[in-house]
Amino acid sequence: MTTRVRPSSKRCAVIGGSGFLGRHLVEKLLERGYSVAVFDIRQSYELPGVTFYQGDLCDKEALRPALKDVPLVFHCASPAPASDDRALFQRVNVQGTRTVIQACTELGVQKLVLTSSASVVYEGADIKNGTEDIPYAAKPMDYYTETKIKQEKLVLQACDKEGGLLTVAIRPHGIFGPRDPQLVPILVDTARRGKMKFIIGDGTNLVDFTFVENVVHGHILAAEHLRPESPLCGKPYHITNDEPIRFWDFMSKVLVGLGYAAPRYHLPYMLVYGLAMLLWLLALLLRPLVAFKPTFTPMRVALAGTHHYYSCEAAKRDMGYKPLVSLTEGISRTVESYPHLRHGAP
Ligand SMILES: NC(=O)C1=CN([C@@H]2O[C@H](COP(=O)(O)OP(=O)(O)OC[C@H]3O[C@@H](n4cnc5c(N)ncnc54)[C@H](O)[C@@H]3O)[C@@H](O)[C@H]2O)C=CC1
Ligand SMILES: CC(C)CCC[C@@H](C)[C@H]1CC[C@H]2C3=C(CC[C@]12C)[C@@]1(C)CCC(=O)C[C@@H]1CC3
Repeated sequence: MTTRVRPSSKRCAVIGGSGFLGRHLVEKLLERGYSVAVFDIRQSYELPGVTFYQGDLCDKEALRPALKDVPLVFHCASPAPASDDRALFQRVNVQGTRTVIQACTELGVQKLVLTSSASVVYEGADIKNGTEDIPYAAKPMDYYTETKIKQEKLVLQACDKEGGLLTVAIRPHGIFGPRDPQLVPILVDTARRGKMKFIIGDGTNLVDFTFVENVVHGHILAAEHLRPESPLCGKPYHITNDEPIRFWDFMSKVLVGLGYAAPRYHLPYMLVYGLAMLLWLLALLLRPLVAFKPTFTPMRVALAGTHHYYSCEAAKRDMGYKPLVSLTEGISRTVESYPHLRHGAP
């Protein structure tokens, strides 16, 4: 006779735990007394209390040992948006997420918390204080977003309140903080190449940037409030800093904090967007011959020139969420954490 070990409620697994958000989540879970299994395609650090399982989440057999006897799973793995690789996004975010759900169900995992993205409803038009009932983007702006939509639907539809797997999706927006591999590094690289002199549009568009520790806080609250009778089951929740800021003020604060000049000259939004579309098409056509990745993609230009900020009232109401770190504090901690990206650093 086989007896199933009752998983300890302070055990959990983080798929994608070697990444930027994943590692911050792991560190906070350890602080809160959890023991953590990390499953990732790469191992980027070692920590007491963490067991690493290296593998591809599309491989169920590789996933099984990491999810065995674990009641709670966080899934925050994804290929980087900048890869713009449609086949990879489809394989990892869609097929891989199906595999994660199957593995969770087969192994008797009780809760699955997905890191989705607020961009699942964004298609280039202004979003002001958007709530979770905005429909998914009918025309997602890139392959990353297209597959994040499919991924979120899969996870939310898998929610089974009748004794099965419970699921919830967290939709963060513009995550920043120490060790972020994309926002600050791309910004600094663009500034070092002399391309951060211009403000796209009139510069008044408000957006959400969310400090990573607030995103982590939202994930842990969601996990702890997810119960069969709670409103969280099968629902998405925005997690933001609740302090929309002008896109170009945020960029300027980070740039100036690191010793670079703030952008000053304005360019018409539609002109830059049109150029970005042309460049994107050119890159697509030339892909078999030369691989070049434009910095100003249509998605980035749209994000830089439109309003996109979201309400986190639902998370406040249903899980008692409130940002722990203000935008000012978050920016200063982020800037201090990048001495090697400062202007003039070797
Ligand atoms: N960074 C941001 O501004 C936002 C991120 N998100 C979501 O947050 C999550 C975490 O993003 P970040 O930490 O920024 O990215 P990241 O690139 O730092 O971390 C992703 C992790 O997933 C792992 N991974 C990728 N493919 C895998 C595979 N096939 N099998 C196993 N592991 C794999 C990577 O090795 C990496 O460690 C992602 O789901 C992303 O879509 C959502 C909104 C905004
Ligand atoms: C070149 C400049 C116009 C912009 C430089 C900064 C950008 C790299 C970032 C500004 C907003 C960021 C953002 C994301 C990635 C990095 C930025 C484009 C996401 C697309 C990451 C994944 C998501 O789920 C949504 C994010 C929205 C904001």
